[in-house]
Amino acid sequence: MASELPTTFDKPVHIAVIGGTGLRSLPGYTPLAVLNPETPWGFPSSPIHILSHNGVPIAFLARHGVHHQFAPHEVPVRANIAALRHMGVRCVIAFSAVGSLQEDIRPMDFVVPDQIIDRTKGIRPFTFFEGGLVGHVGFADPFDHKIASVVKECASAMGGEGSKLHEKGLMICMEGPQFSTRAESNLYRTWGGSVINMSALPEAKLAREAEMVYQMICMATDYDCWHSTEDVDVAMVLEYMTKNGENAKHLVGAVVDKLAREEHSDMVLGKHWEGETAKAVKFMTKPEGRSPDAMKKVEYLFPDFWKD
Ligand SMILES: CSC[C@H]1O[C@H](OP(=O)(O)O)[C@H](O)[C@@H]1O
Ligand SMILES: Nc1ncnc2[nH]cnc12
Repeated sequence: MASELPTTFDKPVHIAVIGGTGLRSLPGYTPLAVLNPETPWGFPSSPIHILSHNGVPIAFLARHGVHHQFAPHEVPVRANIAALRHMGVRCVIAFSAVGSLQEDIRPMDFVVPDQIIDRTKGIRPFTFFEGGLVGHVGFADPFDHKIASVVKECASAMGGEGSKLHEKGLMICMEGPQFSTRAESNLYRTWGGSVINMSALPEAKLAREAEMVYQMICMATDYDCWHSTEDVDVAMVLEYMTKNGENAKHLVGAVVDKLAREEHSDMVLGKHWEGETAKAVKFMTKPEGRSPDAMKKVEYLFPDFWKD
């Protein structure tokens, strides 16, 4: 029972899994602790479960809350990313239930996207740097190709009847919570879209600002509304997510086993992103213009940020 678990954990946790629709827990892993830290941006969407996989601790967070009570635009994404970063996480594997925009991406297939088009509507808080501090981090490649390679190497762990892992794809992240119109769905297909969801952004942007290695793994649940089959609805998504859950669990196990290897230690610690945010922020707002409150919030993410 979660309530009997320790509420603190004093060993480093570098890897996190964010579960989305239909993936509110990771059964089969040994629970070690459950944490609920308050961040300068509020509480995360769910308590963070520390689980052990073959001796490696991983953090698990349910994006939409324990009861799926947060709509995509209500998810406290800044608190989620900040809480994970603050506890030592540098490497995030984020799962998402997605609609397929391509015939060959069938429900139950997985996709490791490499690009995103932002179709959110500017109503979600999307940066850590505001209110007296400006930062512009690079986002040309929204996902991390290093961890993407590891995920692809683990494709055989999925083992589900005929489900395939597609090694790249263009994700459309829409606003929601309503699904797309048929015209929108067809438009995204002309753009070359592979899959569509409502949750990749601002999660991927905030993870980049926090210098974290971030890769989303998409699990197809439907053909949205462009296909000759039935239009997407919630029942369809949940039915396929029940089937996708097993594959997700196997894939996580294989990915964490690989990440635990010595050869990946720098990548898991996000060494290749270190210092990028400092460059993006410190060169912008001159010291005289910086708000003490905004500076303090940044220290929650990067304790030594202002030391030099
Ligand atoms: C219930 S379908 C729409 C919902 O499903 C996806 O959630 P997540 O990405 O968290 O798995 C999609 O993004 C929408 O939030
Ligand atoms: N068709 C769809 N559109 C947006 N998000 C989704 N998540 C699952 N299916 C989806």
